[in-house]
Amino acid sequence: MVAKIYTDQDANLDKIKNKKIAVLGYGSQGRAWALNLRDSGLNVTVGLEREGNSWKQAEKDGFKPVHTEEAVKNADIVIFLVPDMVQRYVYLEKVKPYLKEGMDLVFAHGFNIHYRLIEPPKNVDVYMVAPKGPGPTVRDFYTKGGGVPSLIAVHQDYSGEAKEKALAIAKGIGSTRAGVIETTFKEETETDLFGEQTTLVGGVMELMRSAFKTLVDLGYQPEVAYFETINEMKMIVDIIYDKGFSGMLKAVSDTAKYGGLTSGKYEINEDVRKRMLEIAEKIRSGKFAEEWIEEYGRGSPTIKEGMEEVENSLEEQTGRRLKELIERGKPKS
Ligand SMILES: NC(=O)C1=CN([C@@H]2O[C@H](COP(=O)(O)OP(=O)(O)OC[C@H]3O[C@@H](n4cnc5c(N)ncnc54)[C@H](O)[C@@H]3O)[C@@H](O)[C@H]2O)C=CC1
Ligand SMILES: CC(=O)[C@](C)(O)C(=O)O
Ligand SMILES: [Mg+2]
Ligand SMILES: [Mg+2]
Repeated sequence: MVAKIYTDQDANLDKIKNKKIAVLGYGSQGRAWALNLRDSGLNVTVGLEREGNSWKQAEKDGFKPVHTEEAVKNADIVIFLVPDMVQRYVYLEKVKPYLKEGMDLVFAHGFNIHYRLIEPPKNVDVYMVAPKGPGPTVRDFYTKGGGVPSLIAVHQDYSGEAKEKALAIAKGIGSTRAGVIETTFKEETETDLFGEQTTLVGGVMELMRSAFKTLVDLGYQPEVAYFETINEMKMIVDIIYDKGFSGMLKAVSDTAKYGGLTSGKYEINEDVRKRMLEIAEKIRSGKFAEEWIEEYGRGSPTIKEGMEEVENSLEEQTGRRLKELIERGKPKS
């Protein structure tokens, strides 16, 4: 079956026009959602834990942020845009005590509901609008008249209107300008984690780093390796984004076509797919969630070490050295 695609005419902002929306968190997604929803004419309050950097940024953007409980007490719709590992605490300490019948709890990713870290009472709506793109892009596309596609899902429909409201939020952040597809919390959570681990974040980065290291270990200049295995990736991905794989294949030389079509399959083989399946199983069984919660509980040492290793790597040093050159070459309009 082909998925139904919802666009602007399938979504009605009136469903949430008179509701008070609390956006909790002002980071990557929080800032984008708060600004887009406000620009779409909706009533947005930013709720934050502390008067720190996010608070200052929200004020700079013309919001009057309030503390989380205050935002929640006055809200009809509460949107969780604090980090996944913080949502359970925020729910238990700052949302649950002030829950009112008929309130809406909205998520941008299904993690906390799917893995049962948050278990809301029966008399509220629980739904999701999950942008399939980074927060700054959600804002950038919206201001330029476009939108990043989103998935919507309904976990609990107390009002009977949860799906309409999810579509309205999706419209408010610009997603229906592109298109929105309905999913479940389970499907969104598992595919989102799989995507960021195997491809978007983990896979692409390590593929590029492995190719870079192979060339440098063979004695080639790091700058040449950087241009080849890291910098040019954007240009190739941009063509895939516009014209698909076949469009990309048409844009490269026949030599690259032949080499790519043969060596690509040799490199990314059955063994790699077996590992992808293992990663999917770890996500589906809940083992990855367990491991991540444990890591977070220990102060995220693996993230700290990993970030440091990346920042100090030869490829990053080379990238920093080439930064000026790369900036000079960027299109000017
Ligand atoms: N980053 C992205 O582009 C995407 C994120 N999502 C989802 O959106 C939700 C929000 O994620 P991000 O925007 O990445 O979060 P983030 O890490 O950028 O934002 C954090 C916000 O929460 C606040 N915060 C951080 N630590 C806190 C703590 N201990 N207690 C209270 N507040 C704290 C920060 O001050 C900031 O305002 C998550 O559910 C994530 O999975 C979904 C799609 C893409
Ligand atoms: C940006 C996005 O969609 C990710 C990779 O899933 C995330 O930041 O969690
Ligand atoms: Mg994600
Ligand atoms: Mg994602």
